[in-house]
Amino acid sequence: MFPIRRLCCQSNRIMAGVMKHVTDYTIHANRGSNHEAAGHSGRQGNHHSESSAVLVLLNYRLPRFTPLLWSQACLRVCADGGANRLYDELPQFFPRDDPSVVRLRHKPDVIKGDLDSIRADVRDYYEKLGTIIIDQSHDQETTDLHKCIRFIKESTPQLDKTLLKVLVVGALGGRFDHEAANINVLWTFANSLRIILFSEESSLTLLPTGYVHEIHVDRSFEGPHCGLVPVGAPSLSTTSTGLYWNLDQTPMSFGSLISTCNILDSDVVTVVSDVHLLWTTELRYEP
Ligand SMILES: Nc1ncnc2c1ncn2[C@@H]1O[C@H](COP(=O)(O)OP(=O)(O)OP(=O)(O)O)[C@@H](O)[C@H]1O
Ligand SMILES: Cc1ncc(C[n+]2csc(CCO)c2C)c(N)n1
Repeated sequence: MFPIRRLCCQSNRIMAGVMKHVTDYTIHANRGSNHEAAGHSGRQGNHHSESSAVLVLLNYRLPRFTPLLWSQACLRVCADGGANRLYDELPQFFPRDDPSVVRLRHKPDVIKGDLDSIRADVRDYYEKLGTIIIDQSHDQETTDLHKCIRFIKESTPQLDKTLLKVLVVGALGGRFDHEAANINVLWTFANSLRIILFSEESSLTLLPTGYVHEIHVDRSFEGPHCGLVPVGAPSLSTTSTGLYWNLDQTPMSFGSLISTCNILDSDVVTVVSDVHLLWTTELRYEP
């Protein structure tokens, strides 16, 4: 029998105000101010029993809950042009504050990539603040997200990777080739890291085969729509509970059935499959 793999990537509570979307991801790893944050070496203090969040910002529209994830992350990494998004868009989430003050409060620990998209003024700004900038322009085979995830994996050896969650914002809804590459990163690191891709509208993560996935959803802001998609290979048998349209040793593949436009029917969804599946939920906000 497969071991149980508990996933609370969407456990949270709703807050009033602009930032209605609070996501704690079972993470209690806010390590205080940014200046006390983990840094590039990933120093984390003693929280081996806690789960930790690393935030990666990509070069596409940042979701409104980015400041919240920022505040909960112990390490913040920008993938190349993701630094432009941080510089340009973060202040917009704090309309009452002076943009320059907001920027000072949000210094990334690391900017990494081939650095062909980060603007010179943005690079200068964060370099002067002390952000570590890693130029990997020699590598034109892997994407900036891939480079960042590899960095996270290699620079946090002391963290229990089963507890570490890598939250990636700006990952969905933009250019399709980038989206496909972002999803490919889920496969590349399937057996080593829990990675969750976000846009404003959706969360997306990989359910590796070999486990009974117990997914704890928060229906106060997740759903009702959700999906289970066999992107990498056809499934001969997938079984689920907690969905309106459950699967019962059901085959799925592109060209026949894939489970999209499904509906959450419980706070706990379980999934067992013979292949890696994508799990996606819709994200909702108060009007
Ligand atoms: N439109 C988009 N949609 C989704 N993800 C994106 C998009 N643009 C960039 N990204 C993500 O952000 C990362 C950094 O983006 P950046 O624009 O710096 O990459 P790039 O390699 O310079 O892209 P390009 O192919 O445009 O040269 C990418 O690796 C990708 O993961
Ligand atoms: C078969 C193949 N297709 C596309 C690329 C291009 N490419 C893939 S990742 C990357 C870096 C983007 O920052 C670039 C340029 C390649 N190398 N090999």
